[in-house]
Amino acid sequence: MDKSLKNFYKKTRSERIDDLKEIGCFDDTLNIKADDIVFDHLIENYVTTFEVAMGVAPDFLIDGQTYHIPMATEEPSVIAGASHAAKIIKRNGGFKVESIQRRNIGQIIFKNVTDKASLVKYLNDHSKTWFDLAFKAHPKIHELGGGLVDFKVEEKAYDFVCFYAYINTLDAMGANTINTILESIATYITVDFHAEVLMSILSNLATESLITVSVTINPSHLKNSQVIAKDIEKAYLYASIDPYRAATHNKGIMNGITALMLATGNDTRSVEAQAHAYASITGQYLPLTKWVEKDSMLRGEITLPLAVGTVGGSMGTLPKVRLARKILGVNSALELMKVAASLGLAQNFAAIYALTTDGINKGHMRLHARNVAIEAGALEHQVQDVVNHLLEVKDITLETAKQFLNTL
Ligand SMILES: CC(C)(COP(=O)([O-])OP(=O)([O-])OC[C@H]1O[C@@H](n2cnc3c(N)ncnc32)[C@H](O)[C@@H]1OP(=O)([O-])[O-])[C@@H](O)C(=O)NCCC(=O)NCCSC(=O)C[C@@](C)(O)CC(=O)[O-]
Ligand SMILES: NC(=O)C1=CN([C@@H]2O[C@H](COP(=O)(O)OP(=O)(O)OC[C@H]3O[C@@H](n4cnc5c(N)ncnc54)[C@H](OP(=O)(O)O)[C@@H]3O)[C@@H](O)[C@H]2O)C=CC1
Repeated sequence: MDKSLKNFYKKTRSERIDDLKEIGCFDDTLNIKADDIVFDHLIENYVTTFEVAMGVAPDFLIDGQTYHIPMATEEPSVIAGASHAAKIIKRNGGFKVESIQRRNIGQIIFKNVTDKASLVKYLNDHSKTWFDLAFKAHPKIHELGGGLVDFKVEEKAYDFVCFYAYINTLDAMGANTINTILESIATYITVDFHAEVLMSILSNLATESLITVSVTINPSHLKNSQVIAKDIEKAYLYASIDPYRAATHNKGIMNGITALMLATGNDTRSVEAQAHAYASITGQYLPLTKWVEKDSMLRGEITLPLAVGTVGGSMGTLPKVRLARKILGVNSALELMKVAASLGLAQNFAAIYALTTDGINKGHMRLHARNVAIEAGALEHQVQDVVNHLLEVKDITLETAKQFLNTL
């Protein structure tokens, strides 16, 4: 079956849902709000829910497979931008996963170490004990094929020593799994070696869960086709020399990734921390994507850590998260990494393509104008008239929207 969603954004909401149902990507039983009882047990001091909108960016062709990406966001034009880029990239052969690796890192940090060398030796000499303890602490993850796979010990500045544990958490983001294993090992060491543990916790600098995705685009069908590839390359180049620009460049990437993470019930703070920490790993804050013009083609690439999950946390309890998974149709954390990285690259392409051609306001403010119309009090049948007026007078402000509404 052709699973592409044609003219998706030109349809009404109910037509979009029908389209998703037709290709088996929608389930009415999941399109409900969770009960208060779920929320009351999800967080502390629960009083109410807080909604954002979830949309779908259709037709991402990734390694020959089509994905429709659910995105939960409050920002207009993000989903339009992703859709725009996905369409262009599909025409150019789609996204290609260049490399992918996945295991997580945990840290046991020792304090007040007076003899660093002997603690390091003790930790290195008892490797079997750490693997046995890890198994006992979390048999399930080891039975599933994951668990502790390696470790490394480092003397640190001051009187610190760090035990780095490399743990395969399979399809889970893994924080709870890692912390359980770390705390068990740390408790044993405290008793057996009388070492003082400062803390045991996973690291969000997930350098062992890196993914690289690339695209190659023929610029001949893009706006400003003579210079666009060079300009997009320059946009990357400038971001690589100026952290003030790189921060915005990367924010544009995370517009997409964070929206997907929120929709799929992943920990958005962890994924943001991973991305920005990795962007500064060389000591200079750098862009997470790279664009180069070569042989009259534009080649884009993104590399970033994505320690994400498809099980665990609140994923099993929230119906809208399960709906997002139904729409997306990924079966493993590795597959989610591929989609998220592709979305980040697409979002970056959309933003710098707009920035180096029409400017950001044309597309963004056109879509933001609908928001302004609603805020001004427009009824559904008035929204388009108010938007048209705001665009015509080139003044997308609440005041102008209110004044126009008074004349209707
Ligand atoms: C907004 C567009 C796509 C317009 O782009 P355009 O070329 O003016 O629009 P178009 O009407 O010709 O439509 C082109 C395609 O966009 C999609 N599209 C068009 N409209 C919609 C819509 N309503 N809903 C869903 N999809 C839409 C759709 O795929 C459409 O193809 P078609 O099907 O018509 O052949 C473009 O200007 C764009 O991508 N802008 C960038 C959007 C963006 O990045 N927004 C984030 C907010 S700004 C920010 O936070 C990040 C930033 C920018 O600071 C990052 C950075 O600096 O690097
Ligand atoms: N710094 C950070 O980022 C921190 C984040 N957190 C939070 O931790 C939560 C995520 O923890 P996480 O460990 O991922 O989640 P969970 O502990 O909720 O879920 C993982 C568990 O799911 C079970 N499981 C079943 N099938 C699989 C499979 N295929 N792959 C992996 N596990 C499987 C495993 O055992 P079993 O069935 O026995 O449970 C596993 O332990 C998030 O809510 C995050 O916000 C917490 C602390 C710090």
